[in-house]
Amino acid sequence: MALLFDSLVLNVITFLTSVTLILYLYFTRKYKLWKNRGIPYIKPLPFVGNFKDVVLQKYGIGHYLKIVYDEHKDKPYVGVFAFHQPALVVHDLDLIKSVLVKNAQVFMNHKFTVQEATDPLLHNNIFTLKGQKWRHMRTYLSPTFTSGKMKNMFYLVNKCAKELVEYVDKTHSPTVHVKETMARFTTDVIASCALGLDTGSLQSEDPKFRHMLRNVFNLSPLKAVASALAFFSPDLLKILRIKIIDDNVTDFVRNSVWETVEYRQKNGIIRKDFLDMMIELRKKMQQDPSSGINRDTDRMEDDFVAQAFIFVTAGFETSSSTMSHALYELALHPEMQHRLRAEITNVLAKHDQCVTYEGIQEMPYLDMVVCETLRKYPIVTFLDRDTNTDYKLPPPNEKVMDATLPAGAAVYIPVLGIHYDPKYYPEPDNFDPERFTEENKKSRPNFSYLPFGEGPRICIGMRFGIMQTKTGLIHILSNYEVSPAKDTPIPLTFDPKPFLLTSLGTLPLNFTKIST
Ligand code: HEM
Repeated sequence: MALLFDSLVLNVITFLTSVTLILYLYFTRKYKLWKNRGIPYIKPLPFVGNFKDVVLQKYGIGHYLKIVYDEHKDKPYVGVFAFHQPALVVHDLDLIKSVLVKNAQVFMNHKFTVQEATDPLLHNNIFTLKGQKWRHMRTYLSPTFTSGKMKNMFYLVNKCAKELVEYVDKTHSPTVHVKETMARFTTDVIASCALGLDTGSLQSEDPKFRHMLRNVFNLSPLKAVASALAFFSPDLLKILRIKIIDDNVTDFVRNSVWETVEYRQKNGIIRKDFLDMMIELRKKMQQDPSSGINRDTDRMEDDFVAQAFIFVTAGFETSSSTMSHALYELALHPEMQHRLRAEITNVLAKHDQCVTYEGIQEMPYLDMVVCETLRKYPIVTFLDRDTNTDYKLPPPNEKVMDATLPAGAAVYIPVLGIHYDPKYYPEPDNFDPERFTEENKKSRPNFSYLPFGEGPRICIGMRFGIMQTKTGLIHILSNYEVSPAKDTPIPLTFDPKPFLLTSLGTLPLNFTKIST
């Protein structure tokens, strides 16, 4: 019996050792790549490569890339390993321009990849689509985001901003939790514009749709790892088959979109919002054999729903966090808040006390405040690209004349690192909207400001994001004086888990009604 037990233990040990050895060899097989090519690199650890602290959730990805940038910014780029995959962190602004714009055909795709079987709406949306499919979708969707279309939708955004003020009015406490409040505002805006839904997040105590979206972003540790793998090691995610978006969220979005489409078609309703435009696009896509879009009906329907899904997910938290960060900085800098309110008051006086699309364009200081907010708090802290074909890099130093980036390597652009480089932004921890006067903007090199990315993959919803952020801020600041509350965290600290820059805990600020 003891002999049998010993042999069983021996077999288990042999098996585990072999598996560990195979995994070790698999994970480390490319670890010599940068060294062999003479490219400066950071020494990897087995299995995790250079991402130990990201896996242990000590830092978010953008913060980790900032550390790499800070330590190696004397080099134009540095090689790292995202688990077993080689990746290049690019520091040099000319090379960033080559990646994002000049040679965008080589770097057309995001590395981010999920499987259609596990996450259909994440797989089929424009952010994740690759190659020709992405190109077609981008061409189809771009006319949806022109300034004319923004102007048409402004009335929906403005309506929600008025409800935002009513909501704060009803909070019979001077302390407002701005993160949650701004998220309710942008949730209502985006649900209204992208899904045609009146979600009432600013009216209900316990809004269902807000809960649903919160689930998309409040990732469990397992889902946080899965979404990191989607960026850094999609092939590993494919093997592990972890779902990032819960089925109930996918079903809810699918059902909401189809119910609204049907209702509008039956009742001839036109709202000039994203959904209307997408209904038109869907007809065109169905008729266009060259669209590259799935022609099998069910899957094509998901192609359509997936775009509504990405508008909702990419469109609400990015803007609500930007609003929260702007209000936070304005609370800490009353002189800036005062100057901004004076600008808003003047422009509103010229427009019959109404917030208008045209009036917003007449507020340069508001623009400077929003730009500086996105400099100090870039919600998307890094950009990623995949390398389609081998790419010749400029030599990293005089000793290496021929450095080639291999096809399949990821390229990361450390936006947070660049936005905090004192070479471009002296005293980067200071909030200073003056950095964004026309003159100061011109004095900085191109590609040193990347909150919306750049090139053909630049954020398609940039105009909409800016419009909803500014509209909400105007309504709040013309009604309330904002100041730090007893529990306002100073400085802010950031949650290492989510992919988007998110401060830890709640963000309470005091709102004092301005008497008119
Ligand atoms: C303050 C608000 C926002 C910020 C900071 C932001 C930032 C970004 C960034 C950095 C990217 C990646 C760009 C690149 O890789 O070069 C992106 C892509 C994207 N954003 Fe935004 N975004 C915002 C608002 C919005 C809104 C309101 C929408 C939709 C209504 C939206 C939809 C998208 C989509 C669909 C993509 C993928 C585009 C593509 O790959 O072709 N974003 N965004």
